[in-house]
Amino acid sequence: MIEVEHLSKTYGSTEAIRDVAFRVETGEILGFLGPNGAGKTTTMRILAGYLPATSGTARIAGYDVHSDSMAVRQRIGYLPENPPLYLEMTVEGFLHFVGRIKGMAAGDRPHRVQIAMERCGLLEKRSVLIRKLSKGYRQRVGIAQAIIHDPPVIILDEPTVGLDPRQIIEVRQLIKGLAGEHTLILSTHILPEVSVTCNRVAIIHQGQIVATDSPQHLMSNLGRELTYEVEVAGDQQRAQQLLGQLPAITRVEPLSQDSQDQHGPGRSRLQVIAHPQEDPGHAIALTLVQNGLELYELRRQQVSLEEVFLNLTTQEAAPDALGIRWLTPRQSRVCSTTRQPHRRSAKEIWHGHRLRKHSGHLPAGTAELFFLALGLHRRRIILAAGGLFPSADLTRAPTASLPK
Ligand SMILES: Nc1ncnc2c1ncn2[C@@H]1O[C@H](COP(=O)(O)OP(=O)(O)OP(=O)(O)O)[C@@H](O)[C@H]1O
Repeated sequence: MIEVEHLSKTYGSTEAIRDVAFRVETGEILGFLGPNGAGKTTTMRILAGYLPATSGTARIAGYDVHSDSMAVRQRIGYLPENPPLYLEMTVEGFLHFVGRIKGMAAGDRPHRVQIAMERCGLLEKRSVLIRKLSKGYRQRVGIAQAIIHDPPVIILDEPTVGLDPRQIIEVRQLIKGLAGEHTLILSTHILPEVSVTCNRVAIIHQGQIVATDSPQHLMSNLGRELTYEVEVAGDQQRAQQLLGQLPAITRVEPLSQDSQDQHGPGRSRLQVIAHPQEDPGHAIALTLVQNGLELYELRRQQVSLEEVFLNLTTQEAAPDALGIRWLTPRQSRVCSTTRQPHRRSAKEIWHGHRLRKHSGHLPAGTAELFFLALGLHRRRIILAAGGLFPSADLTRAPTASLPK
């Protein structure tokens, strides 16, 4: 339904996107995921026919977005990052107005306006002035105007930005409800948005697509390693040696003494690292049991989409990253002992970017100080920051804590 090939866009000397290519099949929801400035809005605007590409092609339902732009506009609904709404109109009045300027027949409009309001949960607000609506309801009006003419393709640019957690859930449900009948592409810099809402994800970084797959496949294929936690009773060194001989396994390490002590005498816990494409869970269990060791627990630790995203998008930024220079010597030590020394600081960069974007004009260093303080007074700081930056998505901030 959407086919993009070799798409590039240059603004003066800035190359916003380069050689972007992806497809979205009918009925799919594709999440277009990337950090700030990655080129998401540029791509969405080209697809919606609002911006010409410098080179390459994009087709929607077989029509070229540039040369057949009228045919394309009839077949798409577009929610820009900041939807243009007429604040002095009522919800219903505005939707009728949009129907008229989109060229819908007068006889079709009342029916389609009714359906759009129903689907977007706007019936009870139909007579309210848009000026009086909350941000979440305004976003619903933005989505309603995008679907008013029942387009087969819907393009949503950052549809949940600036919403509170409850509104985010509601808008995500609304988006999921549109799938199937419609083909959707939504851009976002919020990872949970993709795993919760989308069948497929395209990750864009510095203007280029670095991965396209289902969230599940990305997690299993692009995770650098697959890790198991094993609890066995018996000779720990023997267990280590036996597992280390399995072809899929790269190394076996005993877990820390703290972790061992919680699990009774005679038992030990091991961390088993395997190649990401292999799944040797069965072989691990069989090897231990056949060699007379008692297996108490075998748990696979899935690589998160967040880790995949960071692996793909932070290589260059990591060494002199935000955060690392703000860590205390102890915290730096902890960072440098992880397998990917800058992974933790990369998380902080990611959240720092988001803070900057949402607060608009944070002075330099504020995000870093935020994360340093977060490590010390996590709960209090999150609450305070939530009040200061109501549009920032801090719901995941606790996962970005500094090393203890
Ligand atoms: N009109 C413009 N003129 C010059 N440069 C631009 C213009 N619009 C975007 N850019 C640049 O193109 C690059 C991609 O911007 P774009 O807005 O597409 O990114 P994005 O992924 O949507 O970012 P965000 O999540 O912050 O909105 C950035 O470097 C940006 O500064």
